[in-house]
Amino acid sequence: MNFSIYQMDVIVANPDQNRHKIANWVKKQINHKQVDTIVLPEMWNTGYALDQLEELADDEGRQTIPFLSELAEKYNVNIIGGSVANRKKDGIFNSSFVFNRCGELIYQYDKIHLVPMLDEPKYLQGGNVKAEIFQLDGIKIGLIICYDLRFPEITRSLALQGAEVICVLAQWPASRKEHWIYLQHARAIENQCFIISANSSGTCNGTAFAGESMVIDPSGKLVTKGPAEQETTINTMINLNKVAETRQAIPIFSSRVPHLYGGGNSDA
Ligand SMILES: O=C(O)CCC(=O)C(=O)O
Repeated sequence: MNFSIYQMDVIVANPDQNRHKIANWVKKQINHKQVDTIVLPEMWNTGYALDQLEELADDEGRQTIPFLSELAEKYNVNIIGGSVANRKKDGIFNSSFVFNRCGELIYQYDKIHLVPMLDEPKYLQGGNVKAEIFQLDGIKIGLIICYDLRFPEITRSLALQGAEVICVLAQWPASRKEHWIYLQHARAIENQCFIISANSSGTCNGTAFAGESMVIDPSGKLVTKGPAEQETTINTMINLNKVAETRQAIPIFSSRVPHLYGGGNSDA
């Protein structure tokens, strides 16, 4: 599967311009390369304009869903749609939407873990539905959003459901770049799956984002990554055989003893 990752410099507090930017970028990718699946970063509609979300958030995905669905269908491409600030009846959530090549919405997820250091709990509601895997072109994929990366339980749960690829959609700050890098390697190694991340670049209200969106293989090896702090596109093709090979070479899923430390049954 060929992935095209948008390490996007999100325009703060301007959903219309960000949609325009994404539409142009998708068109450019499709015209130049064979792309199966597009991956976008976190909160690309508003950026981290948290104190303006009341005014700027989407409503029940009414702007985001048709926008991404039409792009997916028009260009016959899967879209892992990053996330957007999204108002529902219980408040504003950080919601991700996934579309297949026919433009069908096949999965949605609300970021579960809210970031205290950014005051997210003041402005956002945490998701209250379990993260599940979904399939695109027959590949089992899971996704998490930014701060979720710090909680190994959620990626382990996706791996136990059979995820071969876990996408990390983020606006991770440059000030904690080491954590961004090491945690992704750890999640790949411990779950023996590909990690594909889309981080943002640029700044918001004085916070610089880390960039360095990356692809890590199931053995923890870096396949490719973007530059720090600069908008870019990362194109990569992943070989899914690597997942089975790695799980066969070091069979951690059959070595687990979950009754001694918790955790679910394994489909991996
Ligand atoms: O955990 C971190 O250090 C950063 C998390 C974050 O920026 C986010 O979830 O948006």
